Amino acid sequence: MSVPASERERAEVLRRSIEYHNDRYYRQDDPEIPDAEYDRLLRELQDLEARYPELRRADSPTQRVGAEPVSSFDEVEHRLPMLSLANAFDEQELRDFDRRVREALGIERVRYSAEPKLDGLAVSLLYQDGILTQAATRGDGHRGEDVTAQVRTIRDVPLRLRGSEGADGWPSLLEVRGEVFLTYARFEAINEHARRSGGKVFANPRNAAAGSLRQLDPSITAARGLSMFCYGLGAVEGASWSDSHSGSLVRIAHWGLPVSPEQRVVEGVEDCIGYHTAIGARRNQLDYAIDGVVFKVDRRPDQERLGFVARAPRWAIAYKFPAQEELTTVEAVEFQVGRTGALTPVARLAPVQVGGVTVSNATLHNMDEIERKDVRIGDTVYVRRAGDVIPEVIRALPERRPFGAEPVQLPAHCPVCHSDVLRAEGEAVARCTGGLFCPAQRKEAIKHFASRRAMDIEGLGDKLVSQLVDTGLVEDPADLYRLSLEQLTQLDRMGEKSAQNLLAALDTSRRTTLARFIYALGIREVGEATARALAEHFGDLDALMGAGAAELLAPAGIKGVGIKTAEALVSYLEGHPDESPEPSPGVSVQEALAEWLATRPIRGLKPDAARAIAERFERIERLRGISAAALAAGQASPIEGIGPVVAAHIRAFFSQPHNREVIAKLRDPEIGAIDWEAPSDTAMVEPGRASAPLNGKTVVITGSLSLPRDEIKRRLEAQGAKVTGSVSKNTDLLIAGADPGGKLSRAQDLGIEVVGEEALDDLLAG
Ligand SMILES: NC(=O)c1ccc[n+]([C@@H]2O[C@H](COP(=O)([O-])OP(=O)(O)OC[C@H]3O[C@@H](n4cnc5c(N)ncnc54)[C@H](O)[C@@H]3O)[C@@H](O)[C@H]2O)c1
Repeated sequence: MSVPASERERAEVLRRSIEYHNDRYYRQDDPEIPDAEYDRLLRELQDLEARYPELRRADSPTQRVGAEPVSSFDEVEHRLPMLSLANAFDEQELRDFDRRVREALGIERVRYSAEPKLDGLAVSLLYQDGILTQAATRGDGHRGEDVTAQVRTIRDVPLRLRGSEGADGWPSLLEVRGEVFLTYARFEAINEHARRSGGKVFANPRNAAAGSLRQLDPSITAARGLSMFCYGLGAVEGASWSDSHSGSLVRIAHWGLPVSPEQRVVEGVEDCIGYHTAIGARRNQLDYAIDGVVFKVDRRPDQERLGFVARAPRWAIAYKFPAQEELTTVEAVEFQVGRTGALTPVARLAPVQVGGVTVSNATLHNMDEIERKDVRIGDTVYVRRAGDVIPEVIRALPERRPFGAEPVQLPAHCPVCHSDVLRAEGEAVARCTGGLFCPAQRKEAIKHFASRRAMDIEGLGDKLVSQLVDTGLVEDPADLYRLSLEQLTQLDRMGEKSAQNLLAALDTSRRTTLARFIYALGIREVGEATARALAEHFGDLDALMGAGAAELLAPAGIKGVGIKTAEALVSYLEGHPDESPEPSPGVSVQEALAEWLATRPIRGLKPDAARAIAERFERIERLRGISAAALAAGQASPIEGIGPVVAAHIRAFFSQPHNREVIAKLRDPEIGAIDWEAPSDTAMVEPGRASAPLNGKTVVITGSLSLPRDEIKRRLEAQGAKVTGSVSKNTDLLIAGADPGGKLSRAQDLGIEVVGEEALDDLLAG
């Protein structure tokens, strides 16, 4: 039958393409396409060659294994060829294989050795007189690369076999074949390191394993932490050998060679399918990658009868799992807003089958990831779906990028509530800043607002919050204070008594402190301590709400101006109150100041630093009267715990009209929601604190008491006490419960007042 020109051409295209991908995969350890895509190309070529035998050539990739060794390594000739495996991609193909085997052997049921198909690279180990003398990669099946020095660094591989030579011991020459691989943990660690140091990031554990083994410097291989499982034999000389494959594995394991603990012997094709299903279900729990199961006819005489085809034995088959990686295209990128306001970019994909299901969305994690992977709209991308994990875009293929593919833009506004989106400096995740209002964050915001350390609304648990939000009764924290008994009792499982209790709790919560209120707002990065520092610093909410970056952050220190230079400058200015830079045409005030400063006899002040001071202060008036410490101030904010990122979150939060509306609602005198002490107070204070007996006292708690430590601490602090963790001479009072331990004796040594459980009620009641 003559071959149509189009088919001939297609075969040629396929051959070239497969050669190219073989090179990327086997020699460069850097595949361009997923395995499933490669397998389809190979299958297509195999089918063409089967249909038109004259297309089949001895040098076709369908007839060969792997790729030639790279020249940087010495070459090793294998005593027996290292072959590939035939594949089955579905159950029918496995049944066909089993039928062929049964027919060829003329038996009813076949015994198979069933083994996980490890996703690494094949290596042959040569032991002579029990000593590891050579290790080689598979290469093209006949000649591989000499990786003896590299394999010696693999901990699983014995340099010397256990036991002895002879009848029950090892043969004088033994070739063992196995797979070198990386655990997921090692793979992640290697890629993490590569990312940080700008090295090569590997597409998957197989490529990372191959890339780690094929290192000219064995110390690099050693550092990668490779593993190995052995699954077969090559040449054996000088001893009789087991007549089953599984028997051989038992023997080599006996000599200290690593064999997969998952290996079993099964009978008949049904058991093969059972084994495949069982391992498949556990696939994602193993700590290394497997891409299928290998079934091998177990009896060696049967193997010999079956023999080989060009590139694989007839007595074995790899039954693959559905591919977990595929190629598809990005049609759009949308942003989803999570419960805590994080914006997650989601790629809308041209639907594709991955791991047995259709995937049309995949996460891109965050903007950092998108930038790192340089994924653009229109790109062809790798998607991976492993087990129940959300499908993710692994990387883009820039070589297939269409003209006009668009970079992904972070939206300026939240797609749910239209508040500003903030991606603070150095943060990978962008966030919606409308936390008090955004429907996507509603439940979390209200839960946090009501929580014990925030507004402490007793009885308002997570379930009830969900119910209130789901029924539409509450949209933001202020709505809580508008709830009526009637509304509450209509809720599922809410009796009148509980409703009344909740209303009472809401009422009680109104009397709070500014610090707690600030904390309750749920501003990103503003925890309790920061909230307290803000309350103390600003004294009232309006001041905080209006604070700009300058008030939240002290100017960063000025380069080249240490405290000594600052002191010299301040003393010069004090000594020369009437001197100032001369204005001159065409020179800005700032430049004039820089020039003037640089030419004063101020010790240690270099021209660059003079310029920096002039840039920061602009005119001389602003420099006069400043303290040396302020001038030399470092990065620290005047407020404890506030850095540029926290400041950015605070400012973004208060500049959202939506958030401000909710705050205004909370302060609306009509609902009287919030009622904290006068602004001039330090505002951490519960009403009446100033006169409390514990005000300003340092208290330590030890031993077990009838109330939780946290609660005691909170109530003591509410009375103005400072609660610390260890007893010192500054301690005023030790509250000691049962089994007090070392703090009690220390307090007694220092003559500090000690009270017990019996005094607790009085203390807490003030
Ligand atoms: N993405 C690409 O560009 C690209 C290119 C070339 C090859 N590939 C992939 O490589 C594979 C084909 O290559 P192949 O011929 O090297 O091998 P294979 O993976 O199909 O099967 C043979 C190999 O399986 C391994 N193996 C693991 N566990 C085993 C066990 N228990 N017993 C025996 N062998 C076991 C051995 O290394 C053996 O050499 C395919 O999955 C293909 O998709 C991908």
